[in-house]
Amino acid sequence: MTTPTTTTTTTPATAVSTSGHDLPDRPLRLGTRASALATSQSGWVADRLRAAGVRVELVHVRTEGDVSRASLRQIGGTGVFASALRDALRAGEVDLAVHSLKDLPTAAEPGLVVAAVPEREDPRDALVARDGLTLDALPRGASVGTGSPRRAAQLALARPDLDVRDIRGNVGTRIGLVRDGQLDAVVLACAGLSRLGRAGEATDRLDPDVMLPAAGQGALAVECREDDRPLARFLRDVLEDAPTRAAVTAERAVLARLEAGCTAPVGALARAGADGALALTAFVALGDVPRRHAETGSDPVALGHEVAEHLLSRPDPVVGRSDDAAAGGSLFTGA
Ligand SMILES: NCc1[nH]cc(CCC(=O)O)c1CC(=O)O
Repeated sequence: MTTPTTTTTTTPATAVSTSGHDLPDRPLRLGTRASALATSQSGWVADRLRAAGVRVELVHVRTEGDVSRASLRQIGGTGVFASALRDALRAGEVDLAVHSLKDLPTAAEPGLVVAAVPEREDPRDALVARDGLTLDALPRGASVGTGSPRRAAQLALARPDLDVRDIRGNVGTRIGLVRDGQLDAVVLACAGLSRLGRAGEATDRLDPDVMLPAAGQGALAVECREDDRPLARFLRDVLEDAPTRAAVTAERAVLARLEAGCTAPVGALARAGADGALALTAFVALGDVPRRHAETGSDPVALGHEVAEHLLSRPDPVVGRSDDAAAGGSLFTGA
């Protein structure tokens, strides 16, 4: 007769109690894409969780967005980055996943919950240009790379003279196009640059009056299974930042409402105002007509829907930079 050897491990019978959270006594498995950006933000979350007293191991998950060179639209939009991670979560292969919030579809994912939205990085877009140039200082006709219709539409308004080129690739690849002289500049998220330790390469940080970021840009979403209540509570208690959650909820509500009817480029940015109210500004280019609208409110979802409805029904047209506007007027009638 043999005694099962598996019972001889010294695992304590009780679960780890980390400041009152009953988590299983094994490392948390954090699913991440293998890209430099994904591992950087997953590593940041893992470090925060470790500082709170738990063990965490990173599990690399390959997504179609990493493998395919086809355009994002061809392979199913931004959700391609999230779907493989979500499959791994649902299958129980990992316990939590970290996403760039702006890459998450707005639809709720059955069985999963965004347990925490940590404090946001700089939400703005950045220009990485040759010779330290800012957007205003780029010479007439300069070539600027972006694969984002949102960035392209707003660049065309701010600087109609620019030659906007459609580009693909990760942050390093895109900056490389400037370094090797193929482009004068590229537009990238400030947050991505700083997560890669490359914030110093930004030559301009674009004012949201000129370039509204994508909904959720600069923020992370930490997701787990909805029925994993102790973990969801732990993630919220350790990582959640309420002001960021409110802001990105409002921004994503705009996106959700506008997406219902179109695939137009959308920008949205909410910030806490003086009295705790949210100030939300959104941009959409419907057909060839760019529109922008700002409102304040206290309920993030209601505010987002209100701004979206306004854009759809009573748009404030955006005035592009004509020669008069360039002489000092606001770029936008509504802002
Ligand atoms: N589209 C890819 C992507 N997803 C998240 C970021 C940057 C980090 C963030 O916005 O949170 C980037 C790169 C970029 O847009 O420059």
